[in-house]
Amino acid sequence: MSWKKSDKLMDTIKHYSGFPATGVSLRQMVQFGESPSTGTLFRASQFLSEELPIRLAHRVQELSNLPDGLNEMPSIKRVQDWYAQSFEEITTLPRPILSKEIRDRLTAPARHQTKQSRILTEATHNPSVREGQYTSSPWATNGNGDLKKASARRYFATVEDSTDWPPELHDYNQRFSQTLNQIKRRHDGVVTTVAQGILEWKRRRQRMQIDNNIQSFLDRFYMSRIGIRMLIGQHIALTDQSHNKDPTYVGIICTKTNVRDLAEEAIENARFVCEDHYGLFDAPKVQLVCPPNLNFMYVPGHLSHMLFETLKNSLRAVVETHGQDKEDFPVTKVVVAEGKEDITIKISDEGGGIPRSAIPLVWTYMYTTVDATPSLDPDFDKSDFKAPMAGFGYGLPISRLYARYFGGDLKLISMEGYGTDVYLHLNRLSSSSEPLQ
Ligand SMILES: Nc1ncnc2c1ncn2[C@@H]1O[C@H](COP(=O)(O)OP(=O)(O)OP(=O)(O)O)[C@@H](O)[C@H]1O
Repeated sequence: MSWKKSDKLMDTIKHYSGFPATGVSLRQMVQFGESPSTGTLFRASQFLSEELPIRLAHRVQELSNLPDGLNEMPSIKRVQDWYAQSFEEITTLPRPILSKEIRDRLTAPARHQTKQSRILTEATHNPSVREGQYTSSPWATNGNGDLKKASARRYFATVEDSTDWPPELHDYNQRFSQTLNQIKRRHDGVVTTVAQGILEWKRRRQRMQIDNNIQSFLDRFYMSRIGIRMLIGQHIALTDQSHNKDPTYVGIICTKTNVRDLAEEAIENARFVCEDHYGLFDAPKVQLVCPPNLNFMYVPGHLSHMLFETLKNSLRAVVETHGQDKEDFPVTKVVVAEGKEDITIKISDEGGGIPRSAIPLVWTYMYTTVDATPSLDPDFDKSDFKAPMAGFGYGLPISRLYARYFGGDLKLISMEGYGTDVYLHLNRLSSSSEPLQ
C-alpha cells in the first residue's frame, strides 16, 4: 500500500481527539424524513465532516495507546492506518465557497420548526449504558482549535425546503457521500482484522484469554464502529434518494420494522445454515409467538443480525446436545412481547445450557467452544452480517453492542443440564443517545 501517514496528519488527529463526540439518537436520525432538501443534507454533511473525524481520531489515539505491545501488532497497525487515512480523506475534502447570502440561508431556522421537532433534537441518556462505560478518552480535554464546541454542532437542522440551492451544495453532498462510501468499504474488514491482531498478540505473549482491559477496549472499539457505520450508512442512504422508494424508510431506518417478518426470516436463515453445517435433512424446529402487526422504528439490519446470531447459537446447542442423528429435536421457542418501554424477544432452547462458571466468558471476545476457530483472513468475511455457523466467539458480545447502541440490551440465563433463555430487549422510545466514546 502506498498511503503513508505524515507527522502533520498525526498532529491534526491528536488535535481532533481532544474534542468529545456528540451523540445522536434514532429519533434524530429519522427527523430528516424521506427526502431531505439539498440544504438540510448539506448541514448534515457539515456536521459529519467534523463529527466523523473526531470519532476516527479517538480510535487512532486509542489504538496507539493499547497496552502490553498490542499496539505493535501488524493487524492493529493496519487498522490504525485505515482510521487515519479515512480521517485524512474527510478533513481534506474541498468545501464549497459560499456567499454570505447562502450561508445565512443555511443557518436561518426553518419556519416550520415546531416545539415537537425541537424536543426531537434532544437526545436522552441511554438506559443501557452506565455513566462513562464507553468513555475511553482521558485525553479528551477541550482543545482550543477551530472546531466548534459539541453543543454548537447539531446533527439535524431543518433548512428551508426550496430547490434553488446553488449547484456547489449538491456537488459537495455527492462528493461527501462518495467519500463516505469509500471509507465504509475500507472499514469492512475491521472486526476480523482487529480479531487477527488479538490472535497475533495472544500467540506472541502466550496468553489464553484476554484480560478486562482488552475486553473493555474491544467493547468500546466495536461500539464506536457501530456508531460510525450507522452515521455513514444513514448519510449515504439519505443522499442517494434514487434507492429510497419505500415511504417507511428514512435512510437505513425503517419506521415500521415488522418484528414477526424479521424473526421468520432469521429463523429460516439460521435453520438453513444449521442444516448445511451439520448435513441435516431438517434442522431443529423453531416456534414463533409474535403479534403479526408489531411494528416499531428500528434498523432492520441490526435486528436481523441479533436474531440470527442468537438463533444460530440455540440450534447449534440443540443439535450438539441431542446428537446429529436424532430425528426429532426439542423445539426452540421465540416469544415476542410488546411493552410500553421495550419490545422483548425471548429465545428459549433446550440445548443443555451453559455452566454458571462459563457465563461471564460467553461475553468475552474470542471465547468459543468451537474447537478450530475458522481462518481469520481479513478478506474472508467482508460483509457485516454474514457469519458461519460458529467459531469466532463474537456472536454474543457484538449482538449485545447492537442492542445497547439504541438503548436495548441482551441478557442470557441458563439452566445447566436443560437449556438457555436469551432475552433481547429493544428500547422502543428511541430517543436515547448513542453510547459515546
Ligand atoms: N443457546 C446456547 N446454548 C448453549 N451454549 C451457548 C448458547 N449460546 C452461546 N453459547 C456458548 O457461548 C459461546 C460463545 O457464543 P458466541 O455466539 O459469542 O460465539 P460462537 O457462536 O462460538 O461464535 P460466532 O462468533 O461465530 O458466533 C459458544 O461457543 C457456546 O459455547
